[in-house]
Amino acid sequence: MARAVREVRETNPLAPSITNTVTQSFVANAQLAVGGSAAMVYLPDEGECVAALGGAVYINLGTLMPVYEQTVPATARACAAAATPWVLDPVGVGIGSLRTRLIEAVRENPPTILRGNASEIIAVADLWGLGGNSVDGASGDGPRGVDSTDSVDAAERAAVACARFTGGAVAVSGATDLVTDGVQVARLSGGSSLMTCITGSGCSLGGVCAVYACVADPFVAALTATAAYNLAGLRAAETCDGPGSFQVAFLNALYNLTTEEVTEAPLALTSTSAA
Ligand SMILES: Nc1ncnc2c1ncn2[C@@H]1O[C@H](COP(=O)(O)OP(=O)(O)OP(=O)(O)O)[C@@H](O)[C@H]1O
Ligand SMILES: Cc1ncsc1CCO
Ligand SMILES: [Mg+2]
Repeated sequence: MARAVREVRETNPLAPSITNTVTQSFVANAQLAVGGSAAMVYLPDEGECVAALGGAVYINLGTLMPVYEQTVPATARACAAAATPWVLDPVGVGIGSLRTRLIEAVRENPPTILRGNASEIIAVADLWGLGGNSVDGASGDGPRGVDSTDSVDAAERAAVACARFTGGAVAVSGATDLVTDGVQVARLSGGSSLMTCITGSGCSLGGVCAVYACVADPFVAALTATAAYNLAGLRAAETCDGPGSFQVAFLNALYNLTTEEVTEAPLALTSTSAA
């Protein structure tokens, strides 16, 4: 994790995004704050082009347009062909049929990191037929719009099943985050409830996962991004008086984190035996 933080700051890697129109600038600013570089694209040939550049690509399904029916599968295919890592945030899975079709379509070229809130990860495991959704305590309601109706613990089996299927990492966000590579499960605490009062803390976390995936393996990249977010959230909450100033303080905190702070972030590791 220390190496990932340092290498991103030293090399300014480009992690291009196909991402929603609500939080695009927050995603780009967070990527820049940790030392990465951002570029947002929409069209199929743009997705294929950025996949071939190397680095890592971020795909977020938050606000779909018809062209994404081509862009998303073409980019996933191009990432697989170029061995470029990519991060999927399945925002709002369950709203309309295109999101469902896209998640089903990328099953054949799956993401290196799957990142979402608990209900989204449970829904993806279900759509991929991984049987990880029948978990203790899962609401069975699916996401409420873009927000979770499930606890992070309820998504553990779904997350492990998805990670085993993709061979990469899965990051589930919430009050305590869970990151798994299908073998180990890490729980990371910190952050702030104010992160749920601004839009895009999850989206930008996905973009930052992609930045770290430019220089580190998927599990380390997801852990590093998650640890950085928890610390920056904690710190920002100390210095603000509401969501508006929190967003500004959060970007500043992300920018000012030291390597040591990220690597000393509270992280509890266990091995999976179930699933
Ligand atoms: N109650 C909480 N306390 C502390 N941190 C939280 C809490 N809820 C979420 N977070 C943090 O907020 C960030 C985003 O997580 P969240 O689950 O809200 O994502 P999301 O639902 O995908 O967000 P969005 O779609 O609005 O971008 C993560 O870094 C997570 O650790
Ligand atoms: C609010 C919202 N709607 C579609 S994408 C998005 C950003 C948070 O996921
Ligand atoms: Mg989200």
